[in-house]
Amino acid sequence: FEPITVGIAIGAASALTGYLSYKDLYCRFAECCRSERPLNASALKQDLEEKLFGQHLATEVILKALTGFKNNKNPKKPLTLSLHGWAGTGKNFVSQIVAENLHPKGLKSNFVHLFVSTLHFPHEQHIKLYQDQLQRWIRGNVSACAGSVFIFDEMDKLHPGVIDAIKPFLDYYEQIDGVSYRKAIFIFLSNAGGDLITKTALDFWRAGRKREDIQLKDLEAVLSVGVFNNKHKHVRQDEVFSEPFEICRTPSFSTEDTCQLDDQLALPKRKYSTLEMLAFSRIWLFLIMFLLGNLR
Ligand SMILES: Nc1ncnc2c1ncn2[C@@H]1O[C@H](COP(=O)(O)OP(=O)(O)OP(=O)(O)O)[C@@H](O)[C@H]1O
Repeated sequence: FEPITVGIAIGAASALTGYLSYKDLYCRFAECCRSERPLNASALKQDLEEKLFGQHLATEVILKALTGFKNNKNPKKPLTLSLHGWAGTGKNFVSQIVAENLHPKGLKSNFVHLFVSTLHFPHEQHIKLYQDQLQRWIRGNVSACAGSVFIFDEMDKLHPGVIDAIKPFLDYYEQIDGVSYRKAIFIFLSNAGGDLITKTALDFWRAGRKREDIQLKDLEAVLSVGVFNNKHKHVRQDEVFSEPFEICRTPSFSTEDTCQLDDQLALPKRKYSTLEMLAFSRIWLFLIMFLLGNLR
């Protein structure tokens, strides 16, 4: 062996080992992004099954979407999930579970960003400022961590102008100004359409069918008419998600449950029996999931 070549090889090998162990060591004490780390699907499944009450469809769909997305080394789009339901039905809770399974520190992670419409974007006259700040925030954070997670709560109260600022990041672009958004995850939470799901769930109950019998297709027509084509809503979600999408909704209520009636519940204007009211007051109304990524 030639001494110089051997020397260079040994040098390169030790530099690489040093770098790797330094990174390992660093990540023991500081949070690292690790976008490429595969998702622990069984841990997510266990979390959803044990913590999320009665969400058979949500559990199934979230698992499928996330594992498909994370196993895809070259997604064509970021993953976009949209969860709908009444207040207190578990949308933030699910987002938290998802976030923790992607970044162990969950909502406290530097790579998970939660926006609340009424808190972060309250003033209509500042839309331009919000658009600019939000775009810079997303760009900066995805540059730092490709697998960043962005959660937008109260989407139904979000000004369409702010939604316009998010739209470009959800599309098929390979890069925008040198940054790829394809590994990012956007989660939208909204109360829109809750009443329609309640009604569908109630119809099932009246027909003597179990809530677990409700399938994704049962709500598709109702939702597409009621939510996506509702021109009177502040935010028309079909404007955001104009691509073909897969809709999933997950009524998660078990009839054995004895949840209290929520005053805010806007049930259809008909007199219901106490049993009906109790049974449907806290239904986790539905989950709509838009799989904009290249999922299998
Ligand atoms: N399906 C559920 N399974 C288990 N716990 C739930 C469920 N739904 C709600 N909870 C509990 O209720 C709390 C409040 O729910 P959460 O904040 O997630 O509701 P939300 O749908 O996001 O409400 P909002 O529309 O007001 O933001 C959760 O932190 C959780 O403890």
